[in-house]
Amino acid sequence: MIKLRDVSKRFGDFEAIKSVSITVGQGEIYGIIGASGAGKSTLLRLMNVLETPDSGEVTVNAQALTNLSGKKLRDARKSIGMIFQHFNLVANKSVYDNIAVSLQLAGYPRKERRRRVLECLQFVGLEGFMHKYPAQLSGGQKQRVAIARALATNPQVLLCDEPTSSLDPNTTAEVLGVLEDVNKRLGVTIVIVSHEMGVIKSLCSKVTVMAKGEVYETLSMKPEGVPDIDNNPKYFVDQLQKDGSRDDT
Ligand SMILES: Nc1ncnc2c1ncn2[C@@H]1O[C@H](COP(=O)(O)OP(=O)(O)OP(=O)(O)O)[C@@H](O)[C@H]1O
Repeated sequence: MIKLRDVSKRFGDFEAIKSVSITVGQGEIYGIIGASGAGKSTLLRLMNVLETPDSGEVTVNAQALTNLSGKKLRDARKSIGMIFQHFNLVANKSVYDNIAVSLQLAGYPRKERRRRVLECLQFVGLEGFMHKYPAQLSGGQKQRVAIARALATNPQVLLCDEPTSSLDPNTTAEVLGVLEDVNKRLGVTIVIVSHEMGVIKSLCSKVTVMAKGEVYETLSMKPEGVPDIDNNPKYFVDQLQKDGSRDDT
């Protein structure tokens, strides 16, 4: 589904990505992990050519994005959704409008837009939230709106840049559950960049470890599954005590 062949990217004198080749299979959840500065986000942004490679080829869904420009590139990008660590919602637009705008840009007629926004909000479990504004939402809810927005144009690929790094463990599990659904129920191929080992291990069947702009190793894995969510305060107390705290009350 996604093929990077000998892709390199420099920022000035700095070689951020050095001749990287990777293949993401259709329907896979593919992880990219590594130390800060290893080149994970740059590699992800090369997959939808948000960063243009200096050399090498990027192919998504059998289309060489590196050979496209203008309208052809914009059309090809419609099959690739993206979500970010800080959600990137538009603060002065409602949840409904945040999602509808991406449909408008993609040329969906107004009537069709409404049906699709509601469908996507339902998918992420936020059907009652369309009139709210981003500031009225929790971090997990914001990320679910961002996922709904990314799904609105029916992409075949979802690129996730540190999707849970601003979230607490339970909210992380909630968002990972939505991503698992996106993959299993909609068949969307997912690439996740994360520095959180637990996130990568829970969902990914293939993982590339990046180091200094190069592929250090690529491993096949059995995903461990999304951990159960427990918002009971006793869970927090139990976890604290398990880690050796004293009860001083
Ligand atoms: N637009 C840019 N201009 C200059 N240097 C950049 C740019 N984008 C990234 N870099 C540099 O390229 C290297 C790789 O950055 P990248 O963000 O891909 O790393 P990362 O592995 O995702 O790190 P982190 O986990 O800290 O986000 C870093 O040294 C970074 O400073």
